[in-house]
Amino acid sequence: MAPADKVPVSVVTGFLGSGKTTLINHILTGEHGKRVAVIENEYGEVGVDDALVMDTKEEIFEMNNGCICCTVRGDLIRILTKLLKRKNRFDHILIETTGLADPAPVAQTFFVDEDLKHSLRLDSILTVVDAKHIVMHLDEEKPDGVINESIQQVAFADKILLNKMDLVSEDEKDEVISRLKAINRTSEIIECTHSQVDLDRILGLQSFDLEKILSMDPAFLKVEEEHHHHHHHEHGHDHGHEHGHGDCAQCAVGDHDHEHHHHHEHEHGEEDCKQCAAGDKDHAHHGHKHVHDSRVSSVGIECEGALDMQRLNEWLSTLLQEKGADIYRSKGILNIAGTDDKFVFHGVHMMLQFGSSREGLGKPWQAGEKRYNRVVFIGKDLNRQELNDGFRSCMADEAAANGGAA
Ligand SMILES: Nc1nc2c(ncn2[C@@H]2O[C@H](COP(=O)(O)OP(=O)(O)OP(=O)(O)O)[C@@H](O)[C@H]2O)c(=O)[nH]1
Repeated sequence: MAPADKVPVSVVTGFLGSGKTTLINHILTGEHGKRVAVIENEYGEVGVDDALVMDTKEEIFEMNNGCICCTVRGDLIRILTKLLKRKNRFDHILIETTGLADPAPVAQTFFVDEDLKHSLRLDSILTVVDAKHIVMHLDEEKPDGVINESIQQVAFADKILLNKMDLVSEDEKDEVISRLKAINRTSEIIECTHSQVDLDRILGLQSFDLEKILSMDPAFLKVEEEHHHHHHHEHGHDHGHEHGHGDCAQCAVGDHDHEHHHHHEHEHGEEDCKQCAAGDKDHAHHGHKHVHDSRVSSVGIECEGALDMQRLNEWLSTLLQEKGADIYRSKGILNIAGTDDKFVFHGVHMMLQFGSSREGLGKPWQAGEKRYNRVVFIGKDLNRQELNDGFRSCMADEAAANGGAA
């Protein structure tokens, strides 16, 4: 197929909380005339991103069964192949990797898979960088042989979106830029806030540079034997249909009553790819070992019951003040007592932000809809018990739940 006829794919990467979903939303709502299909991969025991991505008519595929860089040969290829069968329905594919993904094996897919390489072309790897927190992650000391995902993401970027410019001074910005350039001399750096970039600068560029990648990673095109995911047996159900609250556990709790086609690709293996979510992250991918930091994991909490906003705010603020260096990312969907508004929160290290359906984030709880809380903490050496106990201590008592004073 001629290069111009191939469907362009942009890989959106960047560390946890850098602004990838914000960028996807910006692209989905932008005036570019392109029909975009999105493949999202989220890290964490419970997924919340589907509720945070805007309601548009675009097609969104979720991969909640593990880390995209580790399951790349299986799930990603399967979703892409399925997408290609309906190729006349979109002009561009966006892949949002998890914040802990190594973009190399994702990019590699478009060069080593025989079927895909004829129909798709990697347009560019877009790396979103959190200007405030990146240096801390670049400097993070990793045990021997363990990858620093942040460095990989910057190194493999064709374009770097230097985001959160509102949070840094000129001096801090200069330092970040010199650090980024030391890792990746050639990539253009686009400064932005809330991932607001001119879409002409990031889509349809053909900026992916194989030569550059091969100079960094000579083994890039070398295909390894299938990596060590044999535990991941498939008895998957994927539903390529529009659905409301279906019988699948993940859909039953989520807000999937969207106009668009929201597809799930989640297989429930014995361990749901716990290799990536927890311990054994030792997979060989593309000619060299790819080992994630086993100290980094996620704790997900799902429960019903209404929360006391004030208590929650105090608990979360204190928690992130005290442990925000290690809790890289926290986020969730919240059922707050005394209101029909659906709340969300985002934490990136010590920074905490609440939002609600009143501000246009998703829909309020609907009559008859089962209300739930679904939150996830991602970080180093997390204390599961403490997070669980702390969260549950924020439940409103009966009086507050009924709107009275607590
Ligand atoms: N102050 C500030 N906050 C931002 C900016 N861009 C994004 N944020 C906030 O940062 C938080 C994380 O943004 P997301 O877009 O969800 O980040 P992400 O990279 O998708 O996060 P993960 O999927 O968890 O890796 C949210 O609270 C955003 O509102 C920015 O330019 N400035």
